[in-house]
Amino acid sequence: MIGAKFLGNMDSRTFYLGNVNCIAFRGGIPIGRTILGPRMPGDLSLLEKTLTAAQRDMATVTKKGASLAAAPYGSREHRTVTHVDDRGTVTELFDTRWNWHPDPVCFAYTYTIRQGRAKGWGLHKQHEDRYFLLDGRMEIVCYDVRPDSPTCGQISKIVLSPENPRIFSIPTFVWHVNINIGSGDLRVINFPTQPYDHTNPDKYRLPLDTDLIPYRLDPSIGW
Ligand SMILES: Cc1cn([C@H]2C[C@H](O)[C@@H](COP(=O)(O)OP(=O)(O)O[C@H]3O[C@@H](C)C(=O)[C@@H](O)[C@H]3O)O2)c(=O)[nH]c1=O
Repeated sequence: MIGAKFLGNMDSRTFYLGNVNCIAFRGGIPIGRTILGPRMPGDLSLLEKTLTAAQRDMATVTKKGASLAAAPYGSREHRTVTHVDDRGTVTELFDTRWNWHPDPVCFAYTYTIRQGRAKGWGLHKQHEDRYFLLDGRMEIVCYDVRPDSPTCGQISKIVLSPENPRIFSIPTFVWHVNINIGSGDLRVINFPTQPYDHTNPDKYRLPLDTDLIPYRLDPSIGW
């Protein structure tokens, strides 16, 4: 080690600073090599170098814990609570008294998505989806194409998970894809704002790899 000198013990490690390189020791055993060298005038310290390159976090939640991530304009949510006792749990799914959405419950169904699979891109012209995740984890990617919407042209990503029980609505004319990001099948209950029209479904589709939506998805994971 050229020009090494003993810097003293730090955190039970022993550093030797060399003109060419520094080998860190722990208890006299070499544990790593780093190039430190003597600090020249104008040299930035490691602290200055790393902090100069670092990016500071932006605000992401309000003081009450609500996400600041932009969801499609007009989407709504109501967070609920999972009550736990020694027998199991209770989680309320929908209550018109919450006043979270102007439309009452008129129809409901549940759907599943297998692990690693996705459903979408889908869009509805006449009804909103109102999802409540029952099992698993789901990422909803939305693409707003409403010309008058403040979030027109925006991609939004919303994650539904058991840790954050809530009902979440997707406005009409917003393309969305539901992706299973969990480690098993997911299950969602949907309370759409209109009953399903079996003869003329209010459902429009684009392939997962469409160029019309600025979000890349592997088309093999679903439709
Ligand atoms: C939605 C729905 C489908 N079906 C039938 C139609 C079809 O044969 C079969 C599967 O329907 P779908 O392919 O529309 O199911 P799916 O693709 O799972 O539809 C869901 O996809 C996600 C992305 C959404 O956005 C939801 O609103 C819903 O459209 O189930 C009903 O009988 N009732 C219903 O309410």
